[in-house]
Amino acid sequence: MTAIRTIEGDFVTGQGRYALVVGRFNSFVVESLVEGAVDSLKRHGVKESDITIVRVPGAFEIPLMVKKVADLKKYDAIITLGAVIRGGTPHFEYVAGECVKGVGSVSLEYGIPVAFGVLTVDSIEQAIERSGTKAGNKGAEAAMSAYEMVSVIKQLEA
Ligand SMILES: Nc1c(NC[C@H](O)[C@H](O)[C@H](O)CO)[nH]c(=O)[nH]c1=O
Ligand SMILES: CC(=O)[C@@H](O)COP(=O)(O)O
Repeated sequence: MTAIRTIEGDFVTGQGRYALVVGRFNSFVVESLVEGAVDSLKRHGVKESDITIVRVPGAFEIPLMVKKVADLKKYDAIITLGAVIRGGTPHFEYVAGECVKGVGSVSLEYGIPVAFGVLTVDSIEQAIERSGTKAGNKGAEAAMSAYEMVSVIKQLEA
């Protein structure tokens, strides 16, 4: 009987070229997400010269920049980082909604892994908890998701 072939991410084949598209808004937490993402990639063997950081004003601008970056066909994966923190108006819904919709759309349109590391939280405390304190670092998690996808795709296409 032919053995079942299983493809899953490993800690070797995820090396590649990564672009981080970063919304600067709420930079006091976003920069911790960037630090977590870069640290995770480097700990898994990604060279600093293979990491590019592109900063945009806020989460609403992330999808267009992800499309521009994907258009270059120079990267194996894109990691989006930002922090959308609910305020006193419905603005949160529109910014967060357009960001996640646009990011997912570009990923499918270009066939490139785009990890979603944009915090969508109700308070500054929640943002701080998810950017390197008691609830982990969503930037690091997004980077590892991208790394795993690069690894799986490379193995699938080998
Ligand atoms: N309130 C937040 C924003 N708002 C700014 C928008 O992202 C955008 O830059 C502006 O509407 C101009 O087009 N952005 C975040 O990333 N996080 C927020 O909490
Ligand atoms: C996510 C936002 O746009 C939000 O931070 C803006 O705050 P507000 O809704 O009070 O204007």
